[in-house]
Amino acid sequence: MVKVTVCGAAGGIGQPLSLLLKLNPQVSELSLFDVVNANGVAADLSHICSPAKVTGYQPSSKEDRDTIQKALVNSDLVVIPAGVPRKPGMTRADLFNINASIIRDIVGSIGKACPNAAILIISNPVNSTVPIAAEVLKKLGVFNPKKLFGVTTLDSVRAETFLGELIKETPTSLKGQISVIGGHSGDTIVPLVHATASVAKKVSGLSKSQYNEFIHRVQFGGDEVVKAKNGAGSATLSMAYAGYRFAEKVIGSLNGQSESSSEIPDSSYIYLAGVPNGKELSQKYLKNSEFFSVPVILEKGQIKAFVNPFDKLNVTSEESKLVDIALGGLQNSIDQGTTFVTGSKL
Ligand SMILES: NC(=O)C1=CN([C@@H]2O[C@H](COP(=O)(O)OP(=O)(O)OC[C@H]3O[C@@H](n4cnc5c(N)ncnc54)[C@H](O)[C@@H]3O)[C@@H](O)[C@H]2O)C=CC1
Ligand SMILES: O=C([O-])CC(=O)C(=O)O
Repeated sequence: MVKVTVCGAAGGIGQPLSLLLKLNPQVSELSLFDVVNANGVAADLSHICSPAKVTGYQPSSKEDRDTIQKALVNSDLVVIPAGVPRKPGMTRADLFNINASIIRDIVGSIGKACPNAAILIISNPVNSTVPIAAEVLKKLGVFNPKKLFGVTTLDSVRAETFLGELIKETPTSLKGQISVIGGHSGDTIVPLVHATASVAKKVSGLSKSQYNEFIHRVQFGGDEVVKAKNGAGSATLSMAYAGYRFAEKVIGSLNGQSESSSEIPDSSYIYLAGVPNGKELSQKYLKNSEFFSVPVILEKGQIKAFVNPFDKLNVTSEESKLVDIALGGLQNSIDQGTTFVTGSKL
């Protein structure tokens, strides 16, 4: 049985994500932390007739650092959708000023209260918040790169949906057949759709402009939602689904389940340099980038291996060019995250 803590549980993503976690019979304890309304959300979810025991944790003041420790202790998995979302006209990078310190402080508490937990970071800009988390954990001497995950699943979910519409396939049939790698922002997002012969054949039937529009729509899908919500935030429900899809995989692996080996597993933005064969991948194909999203194979709540896209997913020359563009954009975001922690007191 698994204890899961959600930090930012009362937010637009946090509430539906917590609902989905509450419905998972493998979750025995669901701990909901937020600076507002955590107790209300916990009371509400606690009436659902599933096994997870739900508890809310809300700090009494800005100085209260004990409540989060109580929420986190003994967690096997911590999911973090805390922080501010975009408004129209903003990029994800514009969220850095507020969200960087929120992630630094939450991950600092994780490093002290439950250093062995798997950590899933949803808060944007993911390209920087994951490097922040890595640096905080390194400073505390408890960094396990196999257990730190930037959640990029929404990019895969979008790719499956949008490609399904174009090639007239049900999107569910594309899960595990296509992949998205890179980062989680604009042109750092790289969809790969030639991994299987059957999907590649259908993609080859698309016109050049249809293919380009598909790539653009996956890369900038977040903007569509921000625009439609018109100031009321960004993707929350699709993100809760995507975040749960990845969390469910971690929970399953904690309980000894393994995924189907015939499917490409979902990707996650990870510290490549710290996982088996990651350095080699980075040196050979990724200009030494330390962080990158790749399909990850899990075991016992941590990364056992990744699927090397360049060996296994039939990356085309066009897709390779997208990877180069992505690497250009990623490095600054990684450096920004790392430098932020170097200058911070934990
Ligand atoms: N990785 C991804 O694919 C996606 C990431 N996001 C990001 O997720 C984040 C959350 O988005 P929403 O849920 O829409 O925002 P929201 O504003 O609805 O909810 C955020 C929650 O975080 C809480 N919070 C703020 N500071 C906190 C702290 N120090 N400790 C604990 N909780 C704290 C707030 O009280 C609020 O309940 C944003 O940064 C957004 O950009 C959004 C969609 C997709
Ligand atoms: O676009 C945003 O700001 C939220 C997000 O990350 C997404 O929807 O992919």
